[in-house]
Amino acid sequence: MEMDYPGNLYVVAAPSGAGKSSLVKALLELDSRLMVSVSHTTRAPRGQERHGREYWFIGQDEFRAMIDRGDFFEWAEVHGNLYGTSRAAMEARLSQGEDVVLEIDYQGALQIKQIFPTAVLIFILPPSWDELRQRLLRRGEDAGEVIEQRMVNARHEVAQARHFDYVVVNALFETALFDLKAIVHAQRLKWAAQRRSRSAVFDALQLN
Ligand SMILES: Nc1nc2c(ncn2[C@@H]2O[C@H](COP(=O)(O)OP(=O)(O)O)[C@@H](O)[C@H]2O)c(=O)[nH]1
Ligand SMILES: Nc1ncnc2c1ncn2[C@@H]1O[C@H](COP(=O)(O)OP(=O)(O)O)[C@@H](O)[C@H]1O
Repeated sequence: MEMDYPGNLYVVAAPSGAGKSSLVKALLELDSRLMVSVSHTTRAPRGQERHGREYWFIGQDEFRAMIDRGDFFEWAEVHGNLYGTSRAAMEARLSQGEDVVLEIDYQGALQIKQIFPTAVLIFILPPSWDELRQRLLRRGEDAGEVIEQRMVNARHEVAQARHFDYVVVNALFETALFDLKAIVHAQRLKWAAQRRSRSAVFDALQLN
């Protein structure tokens, strides 16, 4: 089943610690037309995380019940926990013409591309394996063995970047943010031009 909405969908994936959450947060601050979709997860909340802000934190049973009801567009097991994108909020936003960003893993991203062929898939790469480990350590949120599992998984995840529309290397934060902004801007212009509407192009450029 393919879906077509007036809003645009961006999917950002990365190995844990590459800087995806920080980059998406900064991108949203620069662009009031982007909204991030809050996923459901069975992972325990980290220190500063709040229910309904970073994630909807739910139990395994509740998650399985949501799967059975068909509440998720996509879901996947990542680093031993379950994560999923619920239909309700995302569909409402896209149908109102708002742009939505999904911060999900590569398995979810590839599922989304099947449902929304126009979704733009962006993969964030760290500049090196060493730097990836440093960032996970510096973030200070995960236990040693969790970090090592994430480093092992990162090898496999990075190999999936070839299925994505764009790859952004997050070496210097501001440069990577600029690249993301350029991708979003270029896509808006492309979509507006495809709709063959002069006002749509002006709207995408935020001109009067
Ligand atoms: N498939 C899927 N993956 C998700 C979803 N939400 C988060 N993830 C991914 O799950 C992975 C682990 O996320 P998290 O526990 O927040 O750790 P972090 O990536 O180290 O910040 C990341 O790759 C997320 O992008 C979702 O709704 N669906
Ligand atoms: N370009 C960068 N240079 C140095 N540190 C960064 C950069 N981007 C992000 N970080 C830091 O790396 C850590 C992991 O970033 P985070 O956004 O949590 O990653 P992810 O969401 O991909 O797991 C955080 O402490 C963040 O502040």
